[in-house]
Amino acid sequence: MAKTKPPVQKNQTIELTFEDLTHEGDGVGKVDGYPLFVPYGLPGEQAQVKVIKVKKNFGFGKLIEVYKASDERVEPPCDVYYQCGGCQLQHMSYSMQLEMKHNQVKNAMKKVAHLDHVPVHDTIGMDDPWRYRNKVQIPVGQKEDGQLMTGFYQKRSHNIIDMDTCLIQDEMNDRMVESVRRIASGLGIDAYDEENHRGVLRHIMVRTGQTTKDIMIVLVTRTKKLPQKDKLIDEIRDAFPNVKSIVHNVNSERTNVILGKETKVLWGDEYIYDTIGDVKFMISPKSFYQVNPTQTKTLYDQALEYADLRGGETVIDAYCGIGTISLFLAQKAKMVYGVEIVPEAVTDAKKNARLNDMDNAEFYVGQAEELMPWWHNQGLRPDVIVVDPPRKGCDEELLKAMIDMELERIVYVSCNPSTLARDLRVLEDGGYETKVVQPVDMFPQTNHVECVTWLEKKEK
Ligand SMILES: C[S@@+](CC[C@H](N)C(=O)[O-])C[C@H]1O[C@@H](n2cnc3c(N)ncnc32)[C@H](O)[C@@H]1O
Repeated sequence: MAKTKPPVQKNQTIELTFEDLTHEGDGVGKVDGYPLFVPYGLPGEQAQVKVIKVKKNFGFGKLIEVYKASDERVEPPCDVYYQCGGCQLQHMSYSMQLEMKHNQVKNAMKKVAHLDHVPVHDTIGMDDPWRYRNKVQIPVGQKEDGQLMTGFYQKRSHNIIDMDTCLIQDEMNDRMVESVRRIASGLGIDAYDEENHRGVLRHIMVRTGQTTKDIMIVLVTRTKKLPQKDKLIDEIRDAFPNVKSIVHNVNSERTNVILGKETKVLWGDEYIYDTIGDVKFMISPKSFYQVNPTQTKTLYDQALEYADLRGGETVIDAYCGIGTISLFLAQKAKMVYGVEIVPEAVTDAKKNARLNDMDNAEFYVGQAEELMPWWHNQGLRPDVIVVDPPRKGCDEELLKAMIDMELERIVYVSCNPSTLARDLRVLEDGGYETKVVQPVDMFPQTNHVECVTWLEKKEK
């Protein structure tokens, strides 16, 4: 129990033993019962810590020196790991990362959903947990000598860390960023200066198709005009003949949002392609497409297994994006209805259905929470519903509609264990039983975890 006056003071240096981890991956140690959260501390370790923030019931510290290191501590392979905000777990062995994610889901089931008995399987990890990302969006800055630099922002700031490689990116993305930066630098194109809202090149974005090796480059500028456009295109094409698409996106706003409204193809195709299993997808600059294609296949296979389709079922895929899960399900179902709020994504989903000659998948623009009750009133009786909501979880109205529909099965794909657990509690109270939760590591080296959950209607 925390005392009224915290037992530590700001700037004090103390010795601390870590007992646990937060779900962000920070070490937790206690001084007279008062918890201190310290990034990069691991359970079992003894360390010197500087107290940097003191609140009434908990505080934050900075790791100064580890006296006794955990066997799970590893040397982070990335040179800028401790400055960059992108990864949080590189100092932890991969087996510990998987265990931490499993515990995070188990805790959420216990504390938020009050489902202590529900089996939470071990996290499915990757054989090689590096170089998995198929998309990079990297800010561009300018060095004092005028040359361009690219790198992610330093933690809690907008200072760009000058870096040549990001070890969770596909190697091709790294090489493309490096080349485009060099070419743009050589042509005298200025970087965007965020503070004064001047300059040109804001971000370089690269998307790759894992199976097709297609490459899309998106140059995001503040200005409508892209200086040296033709030379830039020629030099990129000369350097990388397998580039399929070069796109210009204009973002003139003072904003943290990367892509602006205006997108124009400068050269090549509007789309690149990729496949997940046997299904082919077209991906445009703005499409939501999972960033780890290897684990996406694992995730979708699991969703398909839990959906237990035999060929005669009607399925709804709520929050369907560009139809990725829907088309995966359509391989085994009689009919799939997808609903998605972003009109462009629905257009892509329809194109993806045609691309795969699938005429048993239909897509609708709308809010899942509005369309679902409407479908129910219209007499649509799905056998299975798959939901894959954003981090905030399912809308209350959607949960209510699923309860009213008395479905045989629900498959819940989630990127946030807390909101998943909150929604499972509602569904449990509404007549469903959570059978199993399967965590999948879609984002190794970071503290994010994805889950697939299978629910069934309770016997009355
Ligand atoms: C986590 S993504 C899942 C996309 C897709 N299932 C996939 O795996 O690629 C969530 C999607 O839900 C959409 N969305 C957000 N709120 C929504 C709502 N109220 N109704 C329908 N779709 C929504 C987002 O635009 C996004 O495409």
